[in-house]
Amino acid sequence: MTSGDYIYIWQAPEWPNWRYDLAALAGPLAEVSRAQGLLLGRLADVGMALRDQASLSALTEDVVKTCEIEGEQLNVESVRSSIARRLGVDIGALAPVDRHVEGVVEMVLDATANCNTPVSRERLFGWHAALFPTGYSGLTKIQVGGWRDDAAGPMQVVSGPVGRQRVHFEAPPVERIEAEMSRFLDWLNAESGEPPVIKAGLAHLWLVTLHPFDDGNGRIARAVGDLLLARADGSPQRFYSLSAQIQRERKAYYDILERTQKGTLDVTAWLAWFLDVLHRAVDQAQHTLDAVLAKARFWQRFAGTPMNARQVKLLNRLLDGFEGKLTTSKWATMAKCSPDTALRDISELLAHGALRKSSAGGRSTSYELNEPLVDD
Ligand SMILES: Nc1ncnc2c1ncn2[C@@H]1O[C@H](COP(=O)(O)OP(=O)(O)OP(=O)(O)O)[C@@H](O)[C@H]1O
Repeated sequence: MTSGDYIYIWQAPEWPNWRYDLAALAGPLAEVSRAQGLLLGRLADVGMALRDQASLSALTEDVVKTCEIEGEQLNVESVRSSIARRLGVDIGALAPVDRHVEGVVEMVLDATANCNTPVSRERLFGWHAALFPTGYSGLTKIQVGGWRDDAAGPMQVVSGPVGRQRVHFEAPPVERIEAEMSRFLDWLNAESGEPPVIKAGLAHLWLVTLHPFDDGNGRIARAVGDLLLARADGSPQRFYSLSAQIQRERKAYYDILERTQKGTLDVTAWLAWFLDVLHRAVDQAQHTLDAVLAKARFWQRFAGTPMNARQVKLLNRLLDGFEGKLTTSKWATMAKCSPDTALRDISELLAHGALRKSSAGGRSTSYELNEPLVDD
């Protein structure tokens, strides 16, 4: 125990008077804003249609990855379609959406598109209800659209098999939640004086520490983080995904969170980690933008080549980063056609130079995009 007379940070007498060493964070803060500047500068040059596509990619990643942290696999096409429909971005054919996907998309888009609208408890309850449209989390009925009630005992974050569980964190008792959340929301909505990205880091930590809901606390805290980052950028349009980066670095995230929640009110180390992960999220967005530009260039190259709907669809899947080997039989499954038709589709694309045989070995022939080797 680093903190003396208490175990968890919310038990500290000075809670929630956060402290941090701004001088120590000045370097990372400057680096994040430099990376953001580079990204936005590049985006300024690409035109509105590609900017919309880049934002669609970032938001799709955000929604898919924030749910992966929870261990849920959302259908990427369904998420992309749901977001495209709401943003009015043209992506050709729209995939059917499922109710669950719609809920998460609704929350993330509300958080970012309406980033300047104050966050009230009712708004958070709306997000929570959107995340749990059936009122159940798995097989357990939960309090939806309201704070947790601790009916089954104190709210704990645990891991490990039943009987040998390890408690990582225990949240404040339910009696404190209403007052604690009021104080948190007052701070969130006020001009509180911190640099905006520091505020995003504090808000995330503060909310997951209060853990006010039965479930969905991580996803809602990440959405509040997205909202503050959108405010910080002065733009509701998102081009990078902090949630996706946190998912990539999940182990480190849990570690630093646990240490911080058992530490003192000096949260400089947490904020330094948060700024670093944000920096890496912005860097990652450069790759997303590369992919969007590569896709645009690809279609420019083949603008005059006749293709059927299956070919366009499957090429787009490849351009969006299809993982795995594309064989004739996989093509047939994905395009819902016969193997003969798949082979004919593929042969045509080989002849046009849009596809090439994959050089990676394997028992059956697979195909990949025939992209130019040199990237300008
Ligand atoms: N070892 C840990 N120590 C401290 N906090 C943790 C730890 N593991 C998880 N947490 C926090 O608890 C959150 C999970 O809470 P909850 O299950 O209510 O949210 P969720 O949105 O359903 O889940 P997830 O964040 O996994 O998607 C995590 O996002 C993290 O913020």
